[in-house]
Amino acid sequence: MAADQEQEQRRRLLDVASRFPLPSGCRFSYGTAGFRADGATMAPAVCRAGILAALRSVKLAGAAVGIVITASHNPIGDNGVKIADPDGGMMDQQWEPFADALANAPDPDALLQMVLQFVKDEGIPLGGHHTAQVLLGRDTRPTGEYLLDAALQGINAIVGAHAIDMGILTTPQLHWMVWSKNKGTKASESDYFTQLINSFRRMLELLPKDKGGYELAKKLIVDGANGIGGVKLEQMKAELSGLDIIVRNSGKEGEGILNHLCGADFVQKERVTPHGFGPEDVGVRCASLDGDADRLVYFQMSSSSDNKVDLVDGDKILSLFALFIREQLDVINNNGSQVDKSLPARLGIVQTAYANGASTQFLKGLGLEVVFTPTGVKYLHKKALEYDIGIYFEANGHGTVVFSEDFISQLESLSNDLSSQAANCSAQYHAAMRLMAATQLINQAVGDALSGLLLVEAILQYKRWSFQNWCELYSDLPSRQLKVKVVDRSSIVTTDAETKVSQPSSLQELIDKETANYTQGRCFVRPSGTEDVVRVYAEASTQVEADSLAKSVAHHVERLLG
Ligand SMILES: CC(=O)N[C@H]1[C@@H](OP(=O)(O)O)O[C@H](CO)[C@@H](O)[C@@H]1O
Ligand SMILES: [Mg+2]
Repeated sequence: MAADQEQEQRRRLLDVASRFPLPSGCRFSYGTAGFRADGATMAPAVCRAGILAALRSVKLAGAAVGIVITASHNPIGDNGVKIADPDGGMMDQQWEPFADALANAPDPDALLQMVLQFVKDEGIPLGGHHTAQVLLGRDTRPTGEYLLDAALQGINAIVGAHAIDMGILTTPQLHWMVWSKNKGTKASESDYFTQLINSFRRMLELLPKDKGGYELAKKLIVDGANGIGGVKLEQMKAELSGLDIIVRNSGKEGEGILNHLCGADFVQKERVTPHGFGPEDVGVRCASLDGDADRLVYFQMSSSSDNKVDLVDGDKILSLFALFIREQLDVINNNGSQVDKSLPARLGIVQTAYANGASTQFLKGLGLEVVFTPTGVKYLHKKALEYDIGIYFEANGHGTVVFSEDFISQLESLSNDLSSQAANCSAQYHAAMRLMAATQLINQAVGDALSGLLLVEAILQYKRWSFQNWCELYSDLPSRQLKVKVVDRSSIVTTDAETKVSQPSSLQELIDKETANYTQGRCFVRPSGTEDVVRVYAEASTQVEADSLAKSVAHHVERLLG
């Protein structure tokens, strides 16, 4: 870097750091999904995330990097920031220690030295020909605009960096935009809508015509968590043929508070209807998004006498996707085809320890390969990329299906071969086209409630399944999740994809001892990466037993660490 440019770079960093001093006693940690805290305290961390995102883009030869300002399903007063890598996925974990250090740099000088050292260690060509590009998106939280400004100031502190504010978006929209931009394909919000609407229409055009039987009701009520997902769905729904979508908790003025008594996290954890639903909705298929629309669950009220729901969580959405994809592959590969071509595909299912044990058993029973990672999409997505087709979901409803480039090009070539022959009305051709449409419909960058919802709807129509058919795929084992406040949650260290505690070792012995008392008992504890709590998860053959197992283990955690 030329001397005058270097001077300018130093000046800008010192300047921005002094504008956003770190309040004393504040400590940020990148966690499961970026930095999260009370929105009013987040500006220093968001500004520094801006610096980091710009550096990441320079390092990667000017490829677009993303910043999302959101705290997802957390209360409206919270906010957060996370960085998307050029492939649209979460930021490479190797940069997380630097993200932590930068966010906690105590003063401007320390921050400057830290950046200069990191730039040197990583060989980041500051001031070279690469400029940085950072796309920004935020959700509907009141602190969003203020934090956007902090992020912009951080980005602009890197010489040559260029920030593009994409506006108020769902988290997956921003990830999709980053992914598309770096692929050189159209990346605006209207391109996103067009891709979803067109691929959903294609899925419906490919429905088998002669199946008869159950016809899925068009009516679908969607709980938008009073967040951004409902707003976007309202924009898109008129163009979704074959569906009559009603959005509740839509985020409109006066309808309710973001994530308060509504949204996917609430419905999945409480198993009751969200705010705004009542006895008139009994028997209607309903879906629930979280505040930034990267989680999706389905539910239905079966009785008007209480507000309990039958829940279809991420595990069952995953199972539906797996069944559909496997079916298409089977048709393509085993169908005594007219074209002597097959489509070899390694299909992998990725879950976390929170997946209901009944779902894992169901998937394994289908002969599918099921693997586990620690909690957090950053782990699941990465693992899913190891397969030709990787399907991953967290039980809470965050997940997607990723197709390898190699698989997509083989699928394209197979479809071309089949379409140019008399085979183009064959079952094999239709299965290939359905898979092709699915690769377009389901977000390849990250879990996306809107694209996931459309794929679910298309598959239910394809299979001629009611909500009840889907729900009854298998019965969830009763489970219970508890949170325990302890002095220092980081004193718990886990292993084996978080299913075992390695420290303190006495805790694992106690968990094993308790679990042995229950039929089909399973229990694990781990420190949350987004909240200052230890989470306890327990499963057993009855709800009373699951509750009791969770409670006794929570008690041990409190006693040992409280
Ligand atoms: C049990 C649970 O639901 N944990 C959630 C939660 O992480 P924790 O590290 O458990 O706080 O938030 C993450 C980000 O949204 C999500 O990926 C994860 O699944
Ligand atoms: Mg979310």
